Amino acid sequence: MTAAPPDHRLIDGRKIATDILRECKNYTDEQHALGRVVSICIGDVPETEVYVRNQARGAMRAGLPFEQVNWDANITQNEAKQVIQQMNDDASILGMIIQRPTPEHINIRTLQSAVHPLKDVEGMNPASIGNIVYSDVALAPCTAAASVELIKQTGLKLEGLEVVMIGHSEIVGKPAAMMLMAEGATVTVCHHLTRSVAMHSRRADVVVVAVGNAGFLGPDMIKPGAAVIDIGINQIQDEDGNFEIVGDVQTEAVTEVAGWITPVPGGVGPVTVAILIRNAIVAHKRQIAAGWIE
Ligand SMILES: NC(=O)C1=CN([C@@H]2O[C@H](COP(=O)(O)OP(=O)(O)OC[C@H]3O[C@@H](n4cnc5c(N)ncnc54)[C@H](OP(=O)(O)O)[C@@H]3O)[C@@H](O)[C@H]2O)C=CC1
Ligand SMILES: Nc1nc(=O)c2c([nH]1)NC[C@@H]1CN(c3ccc(C(=O)N[C@@H](CCC(=O)O)C(=O)O)cc3)C=[N+]21
Repeated sequence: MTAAPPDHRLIDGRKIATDILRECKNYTDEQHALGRVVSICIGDVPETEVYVRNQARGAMRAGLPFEQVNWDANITQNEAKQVIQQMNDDASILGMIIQRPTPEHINIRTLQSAVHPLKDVEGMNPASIGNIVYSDVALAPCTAAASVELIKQTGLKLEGLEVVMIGHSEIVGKPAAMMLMAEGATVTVCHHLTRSVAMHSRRADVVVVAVGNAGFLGPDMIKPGAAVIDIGINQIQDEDGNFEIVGDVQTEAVTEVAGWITPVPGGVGPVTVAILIRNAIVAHKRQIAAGWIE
């Protein structure tokens, strides 16, 4: 049996990630000593397992030292902040990322603020996020940056493009909307109080979905030929009891109507990981420019 021809409507996130990681590798090959990226999990957080595993793989492919650390769920806010401050002063550490979600008693915003902006490889320090408002997007939250990257891959011109962003979290929806505006798109942001999401999404040239609800976006919610960027990562159980990862989009049905669509897995996820690594390279360059390292 011959293999089915590739579906050109599917945007291949793995290929885009490979290209980004290759560029990063070209950079790391030129460096004689690089600090490590430290990926922090607080407590036992099953949602982050796949992400952290793929961060380690991505870092390895890019030739970037990487360390995963797991802090006890009972660590106090103050202890966590102190360790982050020590990491800021540790020259062997290039940057840090703190996985979400964190335990109830942890104020994640305060912890993100404690990460020095030059070590903020996830772009989640309020200062980094603030820079996006000024259209300075070199160190932006990884998933938001990944969705912009994926839209660019369609070849659509972002200037004047009608984009509907569904979801307005601080880590995905809001920064993605800002970054799309910086690219010249006309952006509509929908959330759970939006009266009719479908009324907005049906008008859009591009629909970006980050809701966290499997099968949320159906084929009747988009304009024929639109591009659909599926950010959702939802773990569901199939009829045989096996776990699988699906997005927020009814991928099969929407593919029939869409001009382009990102699959899950193999879409936004791998690009998010690659952007994290690219952010680490940006941080390295900024640390050199600041005279921190030679
Ligand atoms: N691929 C990747 O790299 C990443 C994937 N994710 C995935 O993306 C998804 C979203 O993550 P995140 O942004 O952190 O999640 P949050 O739960 O923080 O945000 C979800 C957003 O969806 C909105 N929403 C909920 N229900 C509806 C509805 N019925 N109609 C319209 N909007 C709705 C919420 O609005 P409101 O606040 O008003 O309730 C909220 O803004 C998850 O599946 C997550 O796993 C997240 C990060 C990275
Ligand atoms: N501070 C913080 N930032 C985040 O960006 C963040 C977070 N916390 N917590 C958890 C969620 C989830 N998330 C994923 C990113 C990539 C994949 C990923 O690589 N997915 C592969 C899965 C492939 C496989 O199964 O191995 C894919 O979609 O193809 C998954 C999940 C980031 N998140």
